[in-house]
Amino acid sequence: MAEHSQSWRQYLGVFRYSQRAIGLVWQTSKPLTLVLAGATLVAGLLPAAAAWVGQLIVDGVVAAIDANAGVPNALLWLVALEGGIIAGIAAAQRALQTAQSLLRAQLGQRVNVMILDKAQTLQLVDFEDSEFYDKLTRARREASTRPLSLVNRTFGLLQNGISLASFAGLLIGFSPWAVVILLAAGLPQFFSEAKFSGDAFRLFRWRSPDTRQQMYLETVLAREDSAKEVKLFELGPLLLDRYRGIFERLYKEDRNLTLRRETWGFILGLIATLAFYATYGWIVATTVAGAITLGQMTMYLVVFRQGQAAVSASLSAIGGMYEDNLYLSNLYEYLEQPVEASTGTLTQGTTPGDGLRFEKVSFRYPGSEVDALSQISFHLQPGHSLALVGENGSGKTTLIKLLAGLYKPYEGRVLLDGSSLQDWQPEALRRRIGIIFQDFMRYQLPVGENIGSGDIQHFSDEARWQKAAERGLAERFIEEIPGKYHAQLGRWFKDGRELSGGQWQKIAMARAFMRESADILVLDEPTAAMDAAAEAEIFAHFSELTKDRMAILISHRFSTVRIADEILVLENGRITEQGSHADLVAAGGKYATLFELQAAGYQ
Ligand SMILES: Nc1ncnc2c1ncn2[C@@H]1O[C@H](COP(=O)(O)OP(=O)(O)OP(=O)(O)O)[C@@H](O)[C@H]1O
Repeated sequence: MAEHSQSWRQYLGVFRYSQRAIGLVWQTSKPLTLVLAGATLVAGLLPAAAAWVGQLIVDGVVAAIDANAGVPNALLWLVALEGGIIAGIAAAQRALQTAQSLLRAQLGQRVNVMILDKAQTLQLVDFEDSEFYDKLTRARREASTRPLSLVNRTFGLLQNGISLASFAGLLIGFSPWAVVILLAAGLPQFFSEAKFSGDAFRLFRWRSPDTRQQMYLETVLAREDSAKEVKLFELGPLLLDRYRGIFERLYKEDRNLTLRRETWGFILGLIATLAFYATYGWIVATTVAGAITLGQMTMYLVVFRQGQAAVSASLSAIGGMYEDNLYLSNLYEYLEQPVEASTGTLTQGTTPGDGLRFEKVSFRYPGSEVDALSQISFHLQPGHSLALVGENGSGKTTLIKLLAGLYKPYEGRVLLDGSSLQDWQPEALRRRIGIIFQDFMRYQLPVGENIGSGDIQHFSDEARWQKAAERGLAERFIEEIPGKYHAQLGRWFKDGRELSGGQWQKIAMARAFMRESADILVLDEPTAAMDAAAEAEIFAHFSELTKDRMAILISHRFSTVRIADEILVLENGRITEQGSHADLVAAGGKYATLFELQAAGYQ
């Protein structure tokens, strides 16, 4: 019993989103929501009025035949009135459809913006969490159409409810039992609909990892940046096979559900038909017995049939609302994903000019069993540079991510000017850092905006673009591109041009120099794709470029690393050696060995 009430509560609980959906639609467009409500009311009331007038017409015809005195004018007026009512129903339906399609567009946009807005507030960690990605995928896939569908169904239910009440008002004149039959005959179908809606939703939910994989395969198979490898490695057929495999599995589940749903719908629908014809017989018998007029018989039949349609429409609207609610729960689950709000307020550290300090910092990626960084300590003062050296996976980029505040250490502190990064206001902190990541973005935007994206406050400032480009050594090749800073980059859009790897890197370098106020410059493999001349030029000017700033440099090239004031050698997330190039070479440790190895390679 307790179990029963539990499942009912669960069942009703899912309707909790209806109110929010209506609120959302109301906020999206008040006038359109009002049109929707008004048209619903009109479309709900008019069918009963038409049935009522129909009865008057039939009775009028019978009376006129009996009187044998020609066609009375009143009868023709009634016919005209019924025509008018039918036209009114058509107008109300049109108004409903118009309001719905306008709302659909506006609401879709609104919900998508809500989803994307939320994405901006999330932490990097959230994006690396596959469960979270599933939530995002589910929210984006369906939820933008569901709020309107829920509102349409709510109004549809209202419309049918109004019709039904008016039909019942007429039908009760015949027999209250007819009203009971009308309502009861639809129930089995309703329960089956509700059950299958729930099944469909659970299927949808289980599937989101599959759906995400499908989306990923679509991207790999149809995007310009993967086309080269997919073609040369002949990955196409294999990936396409996987894509088909997923579809076929999903389709099989869908087909089974659809077949079960429709079969049960048909069987239970028969009950409704049976009820209709039983009542039909009853009404006919009553008419023949002379208890009701021919006009009344016509009216009751129309009312009963339309009433039945209204019952089944209402019940399937409720089933649909149940389904919409389940889908909306996805949207709100995503939108309500807790966001750890930053509590930092500092725009200045407690000891300005102290620079950057790592104090026994340890960090582990979520889901990982080993520390990516462990017990890292160093101090970098303004005007100094630091290089990070270490094998692949030793933790260099992770250290940068902590420094930029993208992740938080689980142990130890990162301090800027004497204050923990967590106490800094995130915007103030970001303004201090200019960064180029190893996997920097290649935005499908014009050259200038690609550079300008490094400092959103000066996004369109052409003079700054040029200055930054000059520092990033991008100026020379940009001058040769037709359209220069306004040339579109990438292949996605018309007249876009693709750059070489090194040219892109120069753009990224320029981007890092956009933040003129930034006094921490982080360069993660900044010259890996550049030619030797460009690299030499960058490093010849390195001290000038980083004057009065703190520079952090990651590179596998020792020729680059050696220019730094201090070098940290990382191994499995720990600092194993620390000092200037000369110190480390003299110490004869791992750094010295690797340096000699590389130097020998160049001879
Ligand atoms: N987002 C992530 N989630 C989980 N583990 C990660 C993530 N990024 C990196 N790691 C792991 O953390 C360790 C350190 O990676 P990191 O990227 O900092 O290395 P790196 O020194 O920059 O390497 P490389 O020289 O190849 O750029 C590696 O073992 C890597 O597998």
